[in-house]
Amino acid sequence: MRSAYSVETVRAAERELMARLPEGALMQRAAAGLAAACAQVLGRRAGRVYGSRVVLLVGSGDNGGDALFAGARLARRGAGVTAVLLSPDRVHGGGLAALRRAGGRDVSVAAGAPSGGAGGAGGEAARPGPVAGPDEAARLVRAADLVVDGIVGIGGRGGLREGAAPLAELAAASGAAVVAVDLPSGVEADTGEVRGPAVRADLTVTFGTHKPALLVDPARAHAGAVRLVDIGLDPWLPERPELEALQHADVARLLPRPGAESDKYRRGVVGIAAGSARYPGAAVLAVAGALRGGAGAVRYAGPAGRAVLARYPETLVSDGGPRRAGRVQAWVVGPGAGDDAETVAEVLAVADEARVPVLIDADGLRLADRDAVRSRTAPTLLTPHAGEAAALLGVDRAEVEAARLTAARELAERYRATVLLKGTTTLVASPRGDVPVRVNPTGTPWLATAGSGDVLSGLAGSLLAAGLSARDAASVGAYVHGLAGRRAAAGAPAAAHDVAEAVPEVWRDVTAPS
Ligand SMILES: NC(=O)C1=CN([C@@H]2O[C@H](COP(=O)(O)OP(=O)(O)OC[C@H]3O[C@@H](n4cnc5c(N)ncnc54)[C@H](OP(=O)(O)O)[C@@H]3O)[C@@H](O)[C@H]2O)[C@@H](O)CC1
Ligand SMILES: Nc1ncnc2c1ncn2[C@@H]1O[C@H](COP(=O)(O)OP(=O)(O)O)[C@@H](O)[C@H]1O
Ligand SMILES: [K+]
Repeated sequence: MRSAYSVETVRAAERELMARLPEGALMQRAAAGLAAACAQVLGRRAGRVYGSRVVLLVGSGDNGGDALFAGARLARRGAGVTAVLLSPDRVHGGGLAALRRAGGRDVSVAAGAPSGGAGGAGGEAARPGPVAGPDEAARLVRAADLVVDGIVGIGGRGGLREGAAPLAELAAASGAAVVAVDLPSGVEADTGEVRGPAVRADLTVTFGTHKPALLVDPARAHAGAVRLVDIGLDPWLPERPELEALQHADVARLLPRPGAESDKYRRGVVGIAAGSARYPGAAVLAVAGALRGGAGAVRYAGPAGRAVLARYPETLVSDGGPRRAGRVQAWVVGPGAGDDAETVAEVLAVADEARVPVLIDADGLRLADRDAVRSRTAPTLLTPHAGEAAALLGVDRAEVEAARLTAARELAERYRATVLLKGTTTLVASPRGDVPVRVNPTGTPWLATAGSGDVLSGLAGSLLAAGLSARDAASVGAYVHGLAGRRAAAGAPAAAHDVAEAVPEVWRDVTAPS
């Protein structure tokens, strides 16, 4: 399991750890890891560290201190290191002194000359270096092999400020590699929101633990690859993180496996109420997902029975609607439902009577009565994409995409349901506020193809029927679906039915002993 902790939790853990270490030791651990990562990047880009050109963008806090100490290490290995001080009067004094001792230089980009000695944090005071105008700073960035973003880390609030934003843009546009220290500056660490200009990094070197912004878009897209440097924080972090991402081993443990005693009913039966005369394909695709999700049988109740049977003769098709479909352990309703509110209401009623979980997707999200959903006693799983989530919340789609974590949590609370919010970062929020939100690490934009969501609802519904909790069914379903999307596409467009067909191979991979 990969975890991400909020800034408040990270700070509390750091306080505990720092109290047990000599002053500055933690920053040295961070800087050592950062310098090693930068040296690797330089090795790949410039062929070597010696003689390469490194520019440090240095803000007023400890994030800038990390960059300066790492810069000092690179300078000792022969790199030409220049620190561009964005707040020269509050720069980390110890870090600046270390850089200078190692032969690095520094320039200050203040509108006016710096006032007094540079000696913000870090004890040692140092006289400020020469002042560089914006043009000189831009020239340095353009000529760099590597730009290190030490503008701001977990202490950041809001987007980049004046002065830093143009340099970050130049860095992104230049041929230089950009390495962000702890977080790409300008993103909101706890939410993954990006409300103003922010650094775009090729690599983010983060310390102690992941922060939510490194796992959730749009911030995640600014981070590039992420490397975690161990600074000894783990013993001081609480058991419950803010976010967690399942890994292969977690999914392997959760995937259902038939035992010697199993029969098709004991493995769980999933009911699919999907499709309409206009959208029969949604029914076929949801069934395609369901057949590969571990349930022992798939019942289909709806108007697309003929199309379903033509493709999947193993489906138990009923013409009499959900009430007459026979017993199931979970229902999926909504894909391709059009305006059939009656079927959605019937599934909710039948599932309430039988006390079985319901997954509501697509049109079903619009058609389901909110109070009927809120008052359910068995689990409910809602699987909206950003547009559907926006409609349920009464906000613009762009707002959901900008604040995915907030939207998923809010929906889970309003509907008292588990919510799987699909898209660039798929999130699973639980109606219980006391468990971490799950984030799916396997997604791929190749999945953005018509009908792939229908496959996911069938797959996750099948996992529900096989006995997984709504939270596990959603996160395991998204994980397997993401990998199936990757496998089906393998660099070329794939259709939704290809994604369903790739599920068994992915399942075998995930459960194969390593
Ligand atoms: N603690 C530890 O044990 C360890 C911490 N470590 C490192 O320390 C980092 C945290 O350091 P930190 O607390 O000094 O905060 P930091 O992120 O440098 O920013 C605060 C400064 O930025 C400013 N500022 C705010 N917003 C801004 C913006 N949008 N644009 C520009 N400036 C902005 C703000 O100024 P103000 O708002 O007061 O004007 C304030 O002066 C952490 O991410 C990690 O890298 C590692 O060494 C490992 C050990
Ligand atoms: N940019 C993206 N990156 C990763 N996954 C994506 C992206 N866009 C869409 N997806 C995934 O593709 C699937 C599309 O589902 P959905 O929007 O419901 O499509 P449909 O209704 O056509 O079936 C979801 O699993 C979603 O998470
Ligand atoms: K940073």
